[in-house]
Amino acid sequence: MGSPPNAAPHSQPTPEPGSVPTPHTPAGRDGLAALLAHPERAVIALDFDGTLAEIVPDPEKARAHAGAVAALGRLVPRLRAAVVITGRPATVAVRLGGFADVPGLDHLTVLGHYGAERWEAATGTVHAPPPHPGVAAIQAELPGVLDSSGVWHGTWVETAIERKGGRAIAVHTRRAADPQGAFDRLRAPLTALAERHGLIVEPGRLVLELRPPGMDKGVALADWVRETGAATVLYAGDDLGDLAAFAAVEKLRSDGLTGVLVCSGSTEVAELAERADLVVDGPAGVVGLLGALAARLDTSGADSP
Ligand SMILES: O=P(O)(O)OC[C@H]1O[C@H](O[C@H]2O[C@H](CO)[C@@H](O)[C@H](O)[C@H]2O)[C@H](O)[C@@H](O)[C@@H]1O
Repeated sequence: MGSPPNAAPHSQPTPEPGSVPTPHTPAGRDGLAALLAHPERAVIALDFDGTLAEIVPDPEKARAHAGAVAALGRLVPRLRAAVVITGRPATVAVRLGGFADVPGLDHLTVLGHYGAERWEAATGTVHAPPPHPGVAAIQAELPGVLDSSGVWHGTWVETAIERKGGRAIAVHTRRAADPQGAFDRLRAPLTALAERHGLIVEPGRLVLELRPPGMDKGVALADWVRETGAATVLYAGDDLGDLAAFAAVEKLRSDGLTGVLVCSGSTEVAELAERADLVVDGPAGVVGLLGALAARLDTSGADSP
C-alpha cells in the first residue's frame, strides 16, 4: 500500500487492488455507504477527459481508458442511472468513449457541451439547441487575435484550435513551447473576444474554451439527478469545469440526498482535490473505483433494479 511516486497532491493511499477505497470525509463515507446499500436508488455522473480518458496532447486522440467501458457495463445495470457530462460535443464523447451499443449501457445518457446537448444510448439521438451566432463570428476573428497575441506563429494556430461542431471553440496550449505561459497570455484577449460576441471563456487543463453562457455542469447534473429521482449521486471529475458539478452535489446533500465527490487526481489541477471526498489516481484510479464498486455489488447480492 501507499501512494505511487508521481501521485497528485492530495492523493489518498492506494487501496488494495479491487477493494473499494474509503472517502476521507464523513459525507463521502455516508454517500458511498448509501450507494452500496441501495444501488437501485443511486446514480453516477462522470466527466470524460481526464476522468474516463487519459489526457493526451492531441484532443482527437483521446480515448476512454482501456477498462472504462467494461467497468461501466458491469456497474451501471446495478444502478438507477448513469451519465457522462462533458465539455465535448456529445457525439464526440460517445465516439471517443466507445459508449454506443455496449451491453449494460443501453440507457446511458451523455450530456455534451457542459449539458447543452443530450445523447441517449436507448435511441442514439442527440438533442441540441441551435448554434450561438457568436461562435461563427469568433471563428472568423480568432486567427487574427492569436497572431496578434505573439504566442502563435503560422501553422501553430491550426493545431491549437478545436472547432467543436460549430457550437464552441477551444484553444489548446498543451502543444506550445511554453504551455502555461501561452495559456496565461491568451486568457485576456480570448476573454475580450468571447465577451464581444456574447460568449464566455471556460478555462480548463491548458485549454481556453469560448462557449455560449447559460449552462454548466452543475445545472446539468442537478436537473438530471432530479429527473432520475435518485437519492444518492456519485460525481467524478478532474478539471475546473467540474467544480460546478461538485457544488451541485454539495447543494443536493444539503437538500437531504447523499453524495460522493471523487477527484480524478493530477498534478495540473488542485482545486477539485481540495473539495473531494475521495481522490483517486487519474482515469486508472476512476476505472479501478468503478470496477471495485461493481465487484462489491456483485458479491453483496444486491439485486439489479
Ligand atoms: O468536460 P471534459 O470531458 O473534461 O472536457 C473538457 C475539455 O477536454 C478536452 O481537453 C482536454 O483533454 C485533451 C485530450 O486529452 C487535452 O489535450 C487538453 O489539454 C485538455 O484540456 C477537450 O479537447 C475540450 O474540448 C474539452 O472542453
